[in-house]
Amino acid sequence: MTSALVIDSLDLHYGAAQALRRVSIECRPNRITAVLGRNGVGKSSTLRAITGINAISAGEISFGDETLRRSPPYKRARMGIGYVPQGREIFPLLTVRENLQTGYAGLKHSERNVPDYIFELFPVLKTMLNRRGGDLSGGQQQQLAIARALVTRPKVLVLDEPTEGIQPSIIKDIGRALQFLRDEKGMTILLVEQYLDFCREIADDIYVMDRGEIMHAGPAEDLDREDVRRHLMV
Ligand SMILES: Nc1ncnc2c1ncn2[C@@H]1O[C@H](COP(=O)(O)OP(=O)(O)OP(=O)(O)O)[C@@H](O)[C@H]1O
Repeated sequence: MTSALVIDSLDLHYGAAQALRRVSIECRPNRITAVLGRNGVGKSSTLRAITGINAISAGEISFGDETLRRSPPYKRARMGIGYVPQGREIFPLLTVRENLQTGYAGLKHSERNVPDYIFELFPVLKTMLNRRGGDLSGGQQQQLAIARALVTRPKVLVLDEPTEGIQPSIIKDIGRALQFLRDEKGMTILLVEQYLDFCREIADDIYVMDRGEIMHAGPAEDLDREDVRRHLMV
C-alpha cells in the first residue's frame, strides 16, 4: 500500500540544539497515525517540519508523488496538508464565520464555502457563527480550529494535541469527528498526543518519541506494552 505522507530521517535544529534526530514516520492513507511522547520530546517540531513552518536540516518529506522539502507552508496547504496547531490559534477578535473564511485563501472561487458536513460534525459552530472566536470555550475553539482546517479541503489532516485542556465530552466529539473523517471522507490523519486513552481508542498506528527520536513504531495495541509505556511515563 502506498503511503500518503512519508517523513524520512528528519533532523531539525534550533540554533546549536538538535530537536529531532533521524525521525521517520509513515502515515498510511485513510488511517489515523498518532505520535506520542512526553512534553518537549519533539512532537510539535515534527509537525512544524511537515507543514514547513520550521526548516529541517536533513531528511525528506514526501506527500504522494511530491517532495516537500523546498515548498513554503502555503504551498503545502494548497497541496492538501491541513494543520490544526497546538493551542488552536484561532483569531479571537474575528467571528466564527470569519475564522472559517480564513481557510478560503488557497481555494478556487467555486470552493469558497463551508461544506455542510462540517456543521454536521460540529453543530455548535453553526449556532455561533456571529460570535467572536475569543468568546468560545476551549473545546469550541478546538472544534473551530479543526473546522477551519477542513475548509481548506485537506487530504491529510495534521493535529497538534487536539485534546489538550479540553473537557471529556468534547474530547469524545473530536474523536468521533476524526473517525468520521477517516471512514467517510477517506482522510489520512496524523496527530500528536499525550493522552493515551484517546489514541488507544481512535489510532490505527502509533509512534513513540523520546528526546527527539522515534523509539517505537507499531499498531495502536502496542500502547499496552511495558517497553512502550516506559517512554511515556512522566
Ligand atoms: N522555537 C524554538 N527555539 C528553541 N528551542 C525550541 C523551540 N521550539 C521548541 N524548542 C525545543 O525543542 C524541543 C522539542 O520541542 P517540541 O515543542 O517540539 O516538543 P513537544 O514534544 O511538542 O512538547 P510539548 O508537548 O511541550 O509541546 C524542546 O527541548 C524545546 O524546548
